Amino acid sequence: MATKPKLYYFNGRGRMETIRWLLATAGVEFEEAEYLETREQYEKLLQDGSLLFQQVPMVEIDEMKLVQTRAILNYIAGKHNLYGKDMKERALIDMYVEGTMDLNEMIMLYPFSSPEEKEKNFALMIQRATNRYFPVYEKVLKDHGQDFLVGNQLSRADVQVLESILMIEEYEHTALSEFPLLQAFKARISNLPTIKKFLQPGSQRRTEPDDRIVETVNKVLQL
Ligand SMILES: N[C@@H](CCC(=O)N[C@@H](CS)C(=O)NCC(=O)O)C(=O)O
Repeated sequence: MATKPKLYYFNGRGRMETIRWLLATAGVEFEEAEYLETREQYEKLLQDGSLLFQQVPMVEIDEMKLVQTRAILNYIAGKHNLYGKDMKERALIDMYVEGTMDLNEMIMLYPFSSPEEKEKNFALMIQRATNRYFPVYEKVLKDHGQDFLVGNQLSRADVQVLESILMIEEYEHTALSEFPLLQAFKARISNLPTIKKFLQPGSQRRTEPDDRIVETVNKVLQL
C-alpha cells in the first residue's frame, strides 16, 4: 500500500491549505508532520536538507520531497485527473487558478498587516475579490452554461475558486450577492462527497487565521 502524503507546515492555512484541498478532493488520505511551532523544528528541517529552497510547504509524496506550492499542486492535480483533458483545458485551468493564487496571497497576508495598513488591505482584498476575480468566474459560467469552470468536469479550478470564495465570505458574507451563478456553483461544488466531507467540522481543513498563528509564523521564520 502506498504511504500517505505527509505535509510539513504550520497549523494554519497559508500556502499549504490549497494542497490540503486538492488531496481531500481527490479522496487521498494524508497526514501532517508535527506542526511547526518552534524555530528548532524548522532548523532541523533545514539542516537535514529537506527543504530545497529553505521554505515550506514541503510534502513527502511518492518517495519525493516536494517543495514550491505550485509544483506540489500541479503534481497532485495531474496525478488525480484534476488538470483537464488536454493542453488547452490546462491553459484555461492555469489562468483561472493563477487568479485565485493572486487573491489568496492577499487573503494570506492580510492577518500579517501592520495595524496602520489593516483597514486598507482589508478593503483592497474585498474589492479585488468582488471587482476583479469573482466577475471573471461568473462570466465563465455564464458563457458556457456548464456546471464546472473548464471542460464540464471537475478540475482544480473549481476547487481553488471554491476555496477562495469561502475564505472571502468569512470576511465579507455578502461577497457573492452580485454573483448568482457563483452562488449556485458554490452550493454544487461544496456538495461533492469528498469536498462535503472536507467542509465538515473536525476535518483536516485548517481554521481561519488568528493572532496565535501569526505569532507562531513570525517566531519560526524570524520575521
Ligand atoms: N515560492 C514558494 C514560497 C514559499 C514561502 O515563502 N514559504 C514561507 C512560509 S509560507 C517560508 O518558508 N518562508 C521562509 C523563507 O522564505 O525563508 C512556494 O510557493 O512554496
